[in-house]
Amino acid sequence: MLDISPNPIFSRIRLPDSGPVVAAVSGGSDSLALLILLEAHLRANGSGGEILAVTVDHGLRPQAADEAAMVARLCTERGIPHRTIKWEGEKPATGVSAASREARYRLLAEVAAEAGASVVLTGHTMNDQAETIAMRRERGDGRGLAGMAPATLYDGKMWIVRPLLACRRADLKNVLVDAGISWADDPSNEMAQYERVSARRALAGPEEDEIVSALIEQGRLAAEDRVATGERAAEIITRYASIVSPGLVKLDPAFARVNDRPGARLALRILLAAVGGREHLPDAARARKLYERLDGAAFRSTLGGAVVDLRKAGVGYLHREMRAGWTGAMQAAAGGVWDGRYRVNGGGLPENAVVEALGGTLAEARVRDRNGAPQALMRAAMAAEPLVHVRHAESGSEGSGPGGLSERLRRLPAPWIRFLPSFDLAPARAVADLLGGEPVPEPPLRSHNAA
Ligand SMILES: Nc1ncnc2c1ncn2[C@@H]1O[C@H](COP(=O)(O)OP(=O)(O)OP(=O)(O)O)[C@@H](O)[C@H]1O
Repeated sequence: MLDISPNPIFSRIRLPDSGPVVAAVSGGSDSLALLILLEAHLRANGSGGEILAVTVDHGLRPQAADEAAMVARLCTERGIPHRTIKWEGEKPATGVSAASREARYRLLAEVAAEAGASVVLTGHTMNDQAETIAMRRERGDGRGLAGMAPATLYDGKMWIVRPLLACRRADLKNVLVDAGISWADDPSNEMAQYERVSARRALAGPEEDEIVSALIEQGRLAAEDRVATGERAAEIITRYASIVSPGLVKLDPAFARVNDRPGARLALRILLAAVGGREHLPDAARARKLYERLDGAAFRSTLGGAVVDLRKAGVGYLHREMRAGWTGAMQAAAGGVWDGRYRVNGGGLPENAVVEALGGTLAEARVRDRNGAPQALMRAAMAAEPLVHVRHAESGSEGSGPGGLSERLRRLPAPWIRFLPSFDLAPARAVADLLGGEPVPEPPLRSHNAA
């Protein structure tokens, strides 16, 4: 049975002393239990922190509005502020669950920011974690075996925290039964076409508790390994990688001979994704081969949107691959993410402002030979850097890019632009330092170990 208050579940989390914390409450048993446990915890602690419960109505099921109303009623009874947010707009014909998850996090982050909260709590349980680990094991996803992180930074600014990862679903239901609270059962939990539902069914049965415990233990070890390898990769990045010219990363020859191979290979995958502006690390097997080639003869190759160029003295260079004809042109006024690498602040820019790759001709004029890096590589890297400019029909364009209108552009720490699991904090910080991005905020966890 779970102890209701003050609750050790929350002891790992730094909840704000004042101001709101957002609880994402769908109306299902897990997130309702989160709400009740959090309420009891804050009350028992005499903390000045308040809860803002938020329900997202995805508008996909007719019952969703009733469920949101049920959560609203419960919150009113208990004096907890609550908001229902509707996901407006077009719903995609395929990939609805991914799109609704995407929309859910965006809406939760928006509401939290409006309310002045920097933390959103969700009701993911130990059973969800075991299902996640089982699914990822099935797919042979190495780093993913760590499961869901206790905290994930969303969009560089909002922490999503999962306090119930150590709680079993059945215990959470008992909390609600004891409190006389009923919950809604989401019918999509029973739809066998979903991978998660199949994973859940595969775990069900008389041995469920033991299987879940074994998966959780496996995940814990994988998470420890992920954090430790990430920390070593971060040190390797800091030590051997540097920016020598806009968009051009130089790898010291000693990078290819680092004793810690797993750390160095991860460092290379991270650097490739960062340079290529990708959301995922490139394939481990291909990156491993590439890493081995770094200790050999000169070559040029591409992986994950990045070019790797090894020069004679064993010095490696990485820059964004620029495919023929690609300009990346995007309207700047609306802002957004450019090429997975830069956030564009379009505020106040005219409608005809554009952000696009600098291109070869302009890059040629801007390259300065001051650092001994090969001119051709400096040009290639510079050509794929962004330029914000205003297009004038007659007089050509007026603008600037690296070194000019740069306050409009903020380098982002790909591959962790949208979701940064606390497991990967150290390498994300190393990438942000290397690329000159914004500092990564501290997670609201008490333990130093992000796992
Ligand atoms: N409609 C909703 N409104 C508010 N919060 C929600 C909603 N749906 C899910 N959540 C939050 O997300 C948690 C996980 O829900 P669920 O397992 O259904 O989502 P998932 O899509 O499988 O997970 P993830 O969001 O990590 O992909 C819930 O416990 C709750 O905190």
